[in-house]
Amino acid sequence: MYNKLQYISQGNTIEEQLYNIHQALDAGCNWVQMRFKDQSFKDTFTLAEGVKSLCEEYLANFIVNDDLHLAEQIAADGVHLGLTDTKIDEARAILGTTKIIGGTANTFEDIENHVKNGCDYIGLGPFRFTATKEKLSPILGLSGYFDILQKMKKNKIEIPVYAIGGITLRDVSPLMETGIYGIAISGIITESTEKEILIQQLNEKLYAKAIV
Ligand SMILES: Cc1ncc(COP(=O)(O)OP(=O)(O)O)c(N)n1
Ligand SMILES: Cc1ncsc1CCOP(=O)(O)O
Ligand SMILES: [Mg+2]
Repeated sequence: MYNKLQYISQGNTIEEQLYNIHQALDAGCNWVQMRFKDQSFKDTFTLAEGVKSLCEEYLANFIVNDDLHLAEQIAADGVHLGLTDTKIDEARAILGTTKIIGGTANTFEDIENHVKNGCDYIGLGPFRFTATKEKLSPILGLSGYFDILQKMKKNKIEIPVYAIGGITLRDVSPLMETGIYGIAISGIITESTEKEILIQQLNEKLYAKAIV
């Protein structure tokens, strides 16, 4: 099964990205989504090669944000696609069944569509405002997650749901209680000066139910 914590990378240059990803891997993250927006193909490809070899070294999953063809070319473990990116069923036709395809959702209907189209996991958000992403969809808050997860249960829709957007350590337990599977985080991991402790604390909360 997938790891419950996905790190979404940050950095304005190839070097910054590689540094941040290396630090996150060293601190115990084992799922990385490479997110490097508005860059040349050459730089994105160069970064992807570096991230792939780092993730192989740390036995971590490596998925690419947005770019299905780069994910295919570099033989990444998968891709994360937003509501305005390539359609999930098109991506599945290209990547086949062995690769991970994640899809962004903001509503129950988005989740229903993604499941029909063969998505592997959902990134549901945003939980709250975050400066990491521009043009955010409507904020869901805890009650938004609760309502959507309840609807999924009622309609017997089963797929791992990751909460995303402005999540901090103290949000994890209440979010997990809504029925989500895990979380995707960028800012607080990138900015932490105590990454190993933070990731340990996040994992304790994420896996609390499984341990009991
Ligand atoms: C796990 C996860 N969930 C949601 C997103 C957001 O994807 P998208 O809406 O395509 O926005 P960008 O990240 O491309 O700006 C994500 N990346 N990861
Ligand atoms: C990519 C993305 N999509 C919705 S919120 C977000 C950014 C999440 O990053 P952070 O954990 O820094 O808020
Ligand atoms: Mg996208």
